[in-house]
Amino acid sequence: MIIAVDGPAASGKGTLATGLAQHYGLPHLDTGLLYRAVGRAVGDYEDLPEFEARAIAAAEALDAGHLTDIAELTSARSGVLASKVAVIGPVRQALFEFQRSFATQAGGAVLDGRDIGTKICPDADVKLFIQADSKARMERRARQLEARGVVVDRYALFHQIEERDARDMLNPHGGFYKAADAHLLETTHLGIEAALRAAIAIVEKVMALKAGGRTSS
Ligand SMILES: Nc1ncnc2c1ncn2[C@@H]1O[C@H](COP(=O)(O)OP(=O)(O)OP(=O)(O)O)[C@@H](O)[C@H]1O
Ligand SMILES: Nc1ccn([C@@H]2O[C@H](COP(=O)(O)O)[C@@H](O)[C@H]2O)c(=O)n1
Repeated sequence: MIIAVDGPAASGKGTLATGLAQHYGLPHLDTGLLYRAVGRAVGDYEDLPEFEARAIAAAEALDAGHLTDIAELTSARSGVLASKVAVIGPVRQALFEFQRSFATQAGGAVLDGRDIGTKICPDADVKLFIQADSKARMERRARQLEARGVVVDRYALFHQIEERDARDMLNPHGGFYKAADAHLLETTHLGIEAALRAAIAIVEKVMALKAGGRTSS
């Protein structure tokens, strides 16, 4: 079974994807980490002409060994750099191969990101699109960073999240929208446990309908 989990920044898709992977005993890939690793590799070249060429080379050379140091990869700066390399077509193409080979391994997988249901796994068995309003997402991210000892400017964080969402949605090479057959899960007023229960309920319903030869969205 392949489960695709998409949604905007700090919507909780990684948390839900991790919970679904544990529940169903499937491997999980947080695809945002791939873009973050590429962004981190070229951060020093951000304002230089060779930024794009270096980002493409970093994406083509990426392997699982680059996905370490999660604290740095999940920093706000890595998120911004990730969304800058994510608009480069050949970077997306290089990362496509990495994601496809993860998704198509025997037994299935859970992948979370922006374009899993639309571009990486349009054939996924179950597609979830996670939503939460911008203020709730900012607050979740702020608490996550504060738990690591980071001092957070909530006003700046809110604008950074909105800016990143806008760049992602306008990305000409992206696919950041709810797939027609994805199930919307609105979590603004749901805690982590309740959101996971709701996600599992959707997966169960979709799989039961599929087993009965019907489809639902
Ligand atoms: N439903 C929820 N209610 C409250 N907090 C949540 C909820 N879901 C996730 N969180 C918390 O919000 C923070 C961000 O969650 P998570 O990393 O899963 O988001 P994400 O969408 O994967 O983020 P990003 O796309 O930026 O990597 C985490 O600290 C997580 O514990
Ligand atoms: N499938 C994906 C995943 C991520 N991106 C880009 O990476 C940025 C960071 O992603 P997070 O999930 O860790 O927040 C994100 O803002 C996107 O620009 C992507 O394009 N496609």
